[in-house]
Amino acid sequence: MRIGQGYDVHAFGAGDHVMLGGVRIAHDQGVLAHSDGDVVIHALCDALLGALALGDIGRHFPPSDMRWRDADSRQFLRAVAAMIAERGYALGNADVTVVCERPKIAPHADAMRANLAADLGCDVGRISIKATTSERLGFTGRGEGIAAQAVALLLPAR
Ligand SMILES: Nc1ccn([C@@H]2O[C@H](COP(=O)(O)O)[C@@H](O)[C@H]2O)c(=O)n1
Ligand SMILES: C[C@@]1(CO)OP(=O)(O)OP(=O)(O)OC[C@H]1O
Repeated sequence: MRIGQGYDVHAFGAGDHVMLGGVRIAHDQGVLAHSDGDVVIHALCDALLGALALGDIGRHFPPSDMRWRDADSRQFLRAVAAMIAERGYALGNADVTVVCERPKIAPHADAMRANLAADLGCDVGRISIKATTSERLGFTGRGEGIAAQAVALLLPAR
């Protein structure tokens, strides 16, 4: 059994949507990022890579690599899923918390869970998405950016 945790932040910038858990959410701002800036998937990838002691997302998909410019972050998660399977593990469960004042996450949580479960090849019941504001405190509270934290447990595949 192996456990990992991940954390990611992106600043808000010009735009009309954010990508979270592979779901496009209409918003009055976008995020500044090399890829699509999906903090849910980036934090989850880091949790899974951490559980495997394989470094972090930037090691596998460097921001200096133009292949990842505006990339759909779901491809990172599918690549990490392959690494998990190659090493003889399967996802036990994963739990992600999104921190932002806006947008509202709850109406989109089940769609995110379905995307993540599809990419990881697991039952949706193994994936949890939660959200909280930071009560207007700090950079998330001022609406300057969005953060996500994730934990993941890997189990031997059989
Ligand atoms: N961006 C967010 C933030 C919160 N929620 C939901 O609202 C609940 C209350 O948030 P508090 O920060 O006041 O505790 C929270 O439990 C979430 O269900 C959300 O959907 N999107
Ligand atoms: C996702 C990657 C891809 O180059 O870039 P960003 O979208 O900037 O995201 P971040 O979480 O800052 O860094 C990780 C990178 O792997």
